[in-house]
Amino acid sequence: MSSVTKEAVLERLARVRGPDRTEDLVSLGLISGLNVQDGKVTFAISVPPERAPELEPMRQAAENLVREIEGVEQVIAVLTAERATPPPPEPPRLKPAGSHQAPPKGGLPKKEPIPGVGAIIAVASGKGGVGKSTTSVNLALALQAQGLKVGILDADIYGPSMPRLLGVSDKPEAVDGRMVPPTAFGLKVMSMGFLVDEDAPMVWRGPMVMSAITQMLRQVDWSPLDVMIVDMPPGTGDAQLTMSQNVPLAGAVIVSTPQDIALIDARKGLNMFRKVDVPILGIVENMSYFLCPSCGEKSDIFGHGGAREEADRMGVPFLGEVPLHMEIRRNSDGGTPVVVSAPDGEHAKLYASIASTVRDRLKAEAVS
Ligand SMILES: Nc1ncnc2c1ncn2[C@@H]1O[C@H](COP(=O)(O)OP(=O)(O)OP(=O)(O)O)[C@@H](O)[C@H]1O
Repeated sequence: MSSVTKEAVLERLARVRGPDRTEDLVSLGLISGLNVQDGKVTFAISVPPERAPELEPMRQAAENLVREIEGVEQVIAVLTAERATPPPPEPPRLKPAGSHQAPPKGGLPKKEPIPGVGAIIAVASGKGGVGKSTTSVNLALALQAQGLKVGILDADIYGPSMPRLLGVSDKPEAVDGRMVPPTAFGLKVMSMGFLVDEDAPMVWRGPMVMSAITQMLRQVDWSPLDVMIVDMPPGTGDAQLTMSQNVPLAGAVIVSTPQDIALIDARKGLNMFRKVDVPILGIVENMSYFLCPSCGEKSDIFGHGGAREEADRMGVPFLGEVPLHMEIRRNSDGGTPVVVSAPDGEHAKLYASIASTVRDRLKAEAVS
């Protein structure tokens, strides 16, 4: 039994000077979400969003001091921001087509490859709830079924869903200051859900997200991986833009339902990746049609084929249609994704076909 107390942690944090190096983090009231459980310590340090990059050393100093407490096995500190007014958006560092991207400033992660990790693929949607996480997980498993070593990074800050979709309750283990990710069905998994207390009243802001994403990318033992799937946060705001600029992405898969409204948002997502020169691997139409389980009749509940038309219009590949089906929902929400629970079924075949097209597209992008 670990006897680490919150008081002991706060005592250490009181030795770390705050952003302006005048008072310490505790006196300044910057520590929130402190949680101590079985030798695992997590907390957030509130900082002005625009100063997050330069304050990365302060975050690390806090982590290191707490790690020295006897009985502490793992420490995760994230920078967060809670402000009454919205923080100024990160100025987009867009590069003109064909030129090289300027290196990011300060402590922001660089677009450097992650040692031992092959292609990093973002799965994104303009709109929430369209099945982005379900697609991420089944695509990851389908790629694995084709013999690749695959990991999945759940970057969805608003509603991390990988712990639920993959039925993972183990947290990452800390070894020599690095995190060893838990595995589920052979996939290495890291989730925002492991780093932040879901009940913690934290307001995440764009630049803050990068601190946690950087840790999940760079301080986790991912290697060796052929492919890493990143389940992106929904939307096309600053957080997503910053991420797509700073994570070394090989390509993006866009998920949309067939309705116009979802497609408009999907188009925004597509344009966002294009702006930062991330190749679009294609669009998946999820909840494309409904097959009645009793009579087999096909109904186009949300319309049908909109994503295929949109893909044509935007000049990007169409990856496939996944129906709205009880089996997919039940297995997703039950922690046994359909690709592993019914590997020979129709749905697994659909995801296998999507995975094959994604691989072809990756190869084509690599040589172009
Ligand atoms: N093809 C499908 N058929 C039936 N249910 C589905 C399908 N795809 C996703 N769902 C269900 O829809 C819900 C939302 O899916 P999911 O969490 O994957 O979406 P999301 O876009 O990642 O959502 P969020 O924006 O909230 O993270 C879940 O309950 C999931 O099981």
